[in-house]
Parts: sequence; structure tokens; C-alpha cells
Amino acid sequence: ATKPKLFYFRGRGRMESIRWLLAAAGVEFEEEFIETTEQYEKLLKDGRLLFGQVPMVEIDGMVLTQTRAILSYLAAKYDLYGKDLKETVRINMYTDGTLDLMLMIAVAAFKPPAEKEESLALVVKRAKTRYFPVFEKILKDHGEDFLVGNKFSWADIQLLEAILMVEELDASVLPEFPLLKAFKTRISNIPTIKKFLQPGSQRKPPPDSHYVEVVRSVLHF
Ligand SMILES: CCCCC[C@H]1O[C@@H](O)C[C@@H]1SC[C@H](NC(=O)CC[C@H](N)C(=O)O)C(=O)NCC(=O)O
Repeated sequence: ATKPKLFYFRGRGRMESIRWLLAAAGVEFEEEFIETTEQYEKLLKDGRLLFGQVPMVEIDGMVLTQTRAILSYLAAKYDLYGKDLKETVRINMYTDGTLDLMLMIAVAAFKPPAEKEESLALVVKRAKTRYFPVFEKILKDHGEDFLVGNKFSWADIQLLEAILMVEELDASVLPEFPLLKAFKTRISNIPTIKKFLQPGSQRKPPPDSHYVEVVRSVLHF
């Protein structure tokens, strides 16, 4: 079978959570990196970007856009989306939260230095006061290894992604959340995730000035 193919910039942005979900599910994927306006305009001209935007993923004979739609499709396809609607809606609540937090980081990369620093400080504050306390409590009340139904799901994958991203901004953030700290170790040791965390995987580095320049030049902003 043909592998899913991801069309995005050579960086995290909105595509990184899709890379994480596929990798955690043990699914190999290909990537086409958009480096020039010509590439982007060809995708537009060929009518492959529904609202003129990326991420775009080709999978199962479909051309998908809209990050959350793609993530939901993949979570359901690889049985990472709960056993019933009540579990699925909790997974959606948790992943909408971690996606909000990670998008704050993605957008901050495009701000001027002073504003960027302020935004990233706010990200760490939000993580420590809004998001991490919620997940620490879920793990405490739930008393299980995973966030939902004591089964590995998309919510666990994305929380680990968010924890690691916040630790890149402030390495001292986890000690006040002991259950999250144990969760991070546990989920990082799941073989498919452990492999994705090794150097040489398709995981992307934090956004740098080159990534920002390419996105700006391709999207003309
Ligand atoms: C200020 C914005 C910062 C982010 C800019 C881009 O780099 C990434 O870090 C995030 C985005 S991705 C690129 C952007 N994509 C989106 O905004 C997709 C939004 C959609 N709801 C989704 O969830 O997939 C893009 O194609 N824009 C073209 C344009 O709308 O005409």
C-alpha cells in the first residue's frame, strides 16, 4: 500500500502533531517539503488545498486538509480515538487543549524578538497554570497509565508532544507535576514513540529563522 504523504514546510508548525500521531501508530509516511512559492502555487492550481492552506495529507486515495480533521481521521483509523463517543469527546477536549497550547508556540516563532519572548513566557505560564494542572489532576483522579479509558490514545501522544515542547522553553517545568513527569517517561518508552524521539527520525526541530523566512516567502506574509 502507498504510504501517506505529508505536504508542509520543513518544520513543525501545524503538521508536527500529524507526524507524531502517524509515528506513534507505527505508520511510515513520506513528506514533500514546500520550499518555494512555485510549489505552493502548483498545489493551489491543481486544486489540492481546499481552502488554499497546508497542512495537506494524501492518504487512502484522499487529499485531506484542516489539521484537526486529519488528526481525527488518523486517530480513528489507527484505533487511538477511544472505545465509544464518551471517550472520543474527552480525547477531543484534551487534544484541542494541547493543540491550542502548541499553536501558541508555532505562532510565536513569527513575532518580532521582544514580542516572541513575551509570547513564549505566556506559553510557559499557561502550561503551568492552566494546562498541566488539568492533566495532573486527570492522571490523579483517573489513577491509570493513560488519560482516557486506560488505553493508549491520541490524547496521550499529543500531551507528550506538548510536554516536550514546553520543556524546550523551560526545562524546570515538570518537577511540580510528578504524575506528568512519570507519564512523560512511560509514554516516551512506548517503542514507536521511543524510535520517533531518536535522532534521524522525521520529527522536526524547533522553528528557526530559516523556517520562518521560508514560510514568509512562500505565503507572502
Ligand atoms: C501568523 C501565522 C503563523 C503560522 C504560519 C504558518 O506556519 C505554521 O507555523 C502555521 C501556519 S501553517 C500555514 C497556513 N495554514 C493554516 O493556517 C491552516 C489552518 C487550518 N485551520 C488548519 O488547521 O490546518 C497556511 O496555509 N496559510 C496560507 C493561507 O492561509 O493563505
